[in-house]
Amino acid sequence: MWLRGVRGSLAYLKATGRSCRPQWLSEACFLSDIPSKKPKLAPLQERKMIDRFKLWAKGGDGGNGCTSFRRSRHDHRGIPDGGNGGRGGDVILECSTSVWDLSSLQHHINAKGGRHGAPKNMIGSRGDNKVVQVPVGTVIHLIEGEIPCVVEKHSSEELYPWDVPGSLDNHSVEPSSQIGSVNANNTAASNAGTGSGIMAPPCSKKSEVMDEVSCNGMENLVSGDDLSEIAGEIEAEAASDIQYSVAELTEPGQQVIVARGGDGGLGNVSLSRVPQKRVKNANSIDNDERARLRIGTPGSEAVLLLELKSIADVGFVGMPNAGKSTLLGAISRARPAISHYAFTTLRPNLGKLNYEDVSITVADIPGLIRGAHENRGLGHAFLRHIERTKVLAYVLDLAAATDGRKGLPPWEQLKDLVMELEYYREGLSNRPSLIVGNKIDEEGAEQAFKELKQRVRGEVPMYPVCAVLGEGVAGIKDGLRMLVSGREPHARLSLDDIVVD
Ligand SMILES: Nc1nc2c(ncn2[C@@H]2O[C@H](COP(=O)(O)OP(=O)(O)OP(=O)(O)O)[C@@H](O)[C@H]2O)c(=O)[nH]1
Repeated sequence: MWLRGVRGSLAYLKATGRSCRPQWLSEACFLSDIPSKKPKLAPLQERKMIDRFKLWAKGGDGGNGCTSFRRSRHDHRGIPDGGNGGRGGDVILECSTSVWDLSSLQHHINAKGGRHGAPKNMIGSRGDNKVVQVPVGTVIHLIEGEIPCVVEKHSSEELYPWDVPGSLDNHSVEPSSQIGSVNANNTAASNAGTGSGIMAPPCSKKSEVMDEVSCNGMENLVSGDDLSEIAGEIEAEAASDIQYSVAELTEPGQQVIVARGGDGGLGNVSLSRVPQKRVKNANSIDNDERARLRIGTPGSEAVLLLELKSIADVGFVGMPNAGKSTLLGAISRARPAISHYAFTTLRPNLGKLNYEDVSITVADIPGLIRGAHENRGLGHAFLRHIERTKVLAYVLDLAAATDGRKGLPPWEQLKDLVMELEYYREGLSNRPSLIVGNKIDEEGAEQAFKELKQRVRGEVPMYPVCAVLGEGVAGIKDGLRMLVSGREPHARLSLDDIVVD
């Protein structure tokens, strides 16, 4: 009744356009110096991309089984009717296009525990899974804990609807027949021994891990040979902690369980039905054993390092101060930090180019210098972001060596950039490319651009631009679109095409 009254008043206020805020409160807010509440997150363009993240995940604990007896006037001893505890929820990482970096994650993620069993053979409900969305291109490295496994969307097994979670029979006969569509190969081994979900010691060899995960249907696995390579990409201190590189999420919707929920404990109904093959004589289970089986097992824990290899359509590659961020701002609505000193960009910035029918993502990769592949400058941490780009745009500073400046002429910048990419990974520069000659407004830049055209052979398109004033950027937008669409054959840049003194 009261609620109906409040609802009615709110509807009236809404209809008449009046505010339900008291007058004094509105005035106080108006007069106050305190700024009105800001949105929690800054707009996308103002945020720095978080591309590496340490995560502690814990599955929910299993609920305890219940000990209860249904007694009647004629049966004083009673019949056991205590239900099993529910399974704890899993922590699941889901690949999604709705997040673009790892900044929205929390370091500690816990799934819900299962509910305890209850009398009248009532099974405790399963703890809720915690599903965390990660961007496309996330690589999962295991630092500590159990090996993650993939979630299969379609179970190959016919599930028997009356299978009781946590009962000994289920585990001993068919571990994957637990309620839910999660393939439980990882826990199969662990459950088989005790039937109560006590985890087996984790595998100790890389190959063992990869085999086990591939059994689970993971398609985009990082192959054993790649492991050391990938570990080498990660900064030294983090790499030393990494046990395994487990998986790479590249398809939206892919899910990986990183921490499993514990199994529910057994109620006394299930305990009274312990099969003979497990325990020679059911009556021989002593009280300690009973108590142990009754208690739900704790959820597994894992410490992971998530690493993002961004998937952008276009990567801007250039020396520090070449004007990459300025150009990104000129062609898209991104507003990256711009300054006249080198290494203003410390993490890749992403921008979106919107066309009538499509949109293209552009990543501004922090400045590369000679020796970047050996970790000079900002190091090779950002070179991995280039791996997934379809198209490369080399941004060159046409004025770096003009007017007495001590920088490298544009053709040398270009050669260095291509060489750094190739040193990092052979073939990395072998993709459709274009060249942007920036700062054409500067003294001597036009002459430098003419010479650049003579020194770079082949068909790679070149655009002279002034990114600060936005001159010539329309041509780049068209050029990028053509290259990304891949409709026409595109020239690629090779080291032999660049002539330097
Ligand atoms: N004259 C002139 N200056 C430019 C132009 N584009 C960029 N600049 C200047 O060049 C400097 C560097 O620009 P940024 O966009 O920060 O360069 P960056 O390549 O992103 O640099 P890092 O962050 O070090 O990688 C800034 O002072 C810009 O104002 C241009 O077309 N003409």
